[in-house]
Amino acid sequence: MTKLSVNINKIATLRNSRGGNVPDVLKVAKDIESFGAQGITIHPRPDERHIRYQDARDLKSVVTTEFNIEGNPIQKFIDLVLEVQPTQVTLVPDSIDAITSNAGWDTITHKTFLKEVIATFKQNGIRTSIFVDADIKMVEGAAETGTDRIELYTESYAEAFSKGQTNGILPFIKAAEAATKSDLGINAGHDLSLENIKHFKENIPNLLEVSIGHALICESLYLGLENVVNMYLNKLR
Ligand SMILES: CC(=O)[C@@H](O)[C@H](O)COP(=O)(O)O
Ligand SMILES: NCC(=O)COP(=O)(O)O
Repeated sequence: MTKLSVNINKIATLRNSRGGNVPDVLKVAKDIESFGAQGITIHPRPDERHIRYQDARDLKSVVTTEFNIEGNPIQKFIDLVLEVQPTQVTLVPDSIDAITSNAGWDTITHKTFLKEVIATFKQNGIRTSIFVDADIKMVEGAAETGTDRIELYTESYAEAFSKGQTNGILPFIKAAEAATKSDLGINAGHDLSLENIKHFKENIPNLLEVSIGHALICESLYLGLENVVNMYLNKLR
């Protein structure tokens, strides 16, 4: 079964735009879970442009499904995750000023660092995942860090799919096969959408979780949040 983890960063973007608490991030998270999503994902960035560090603390007592916190493991982020104790932490190598996540880890160059960070989180009972490109060498490098899972960075797949190039899935099939061979769990995310999710799901073996945010929130503007969550769940069956 592939779990849907809804990334609520953009709910926080809307809330922050007016300075109050509308929409209420905690209420939306609870509602998304009641609609059937199996997880909530957040990505508190150092500039707190959307999800704030306090949101992570507040969501801990609200989220009853799987709670996934994504981010670059700077010390402030590591401290937050150890304090909040989510179900899963996903390490993402994005720079502070990046408009969004735009690369997977070089798990070979950063192996020593990643091993240390992964060990810290695992010692605290937090499941770990590393954001990687669909590159067999990076997947094999991830396995050497001791991580529980990888998250396949799916922007290149989504871009190819939007141009009608369904062969964009091929590197992801190979990467997923390499992950399974290395006993790594497989997550995926970034730019997945109602348009491209079914093709991805049908072709990627052992896909445990997809985390979807930007497209899902945008689609919900027209189709409604409960309806869109259920549309994703139906496509993931
Ligand atoms: C790693 C990734 O692709 C997403 O988790 C990320 O959260 C998107 O960040 P923004 O919502 O800031 O674009
Ligand atoms: N890890 C991917 C994620 O959480 C959401 O990415 P996106 O759907 O907002 O591109």
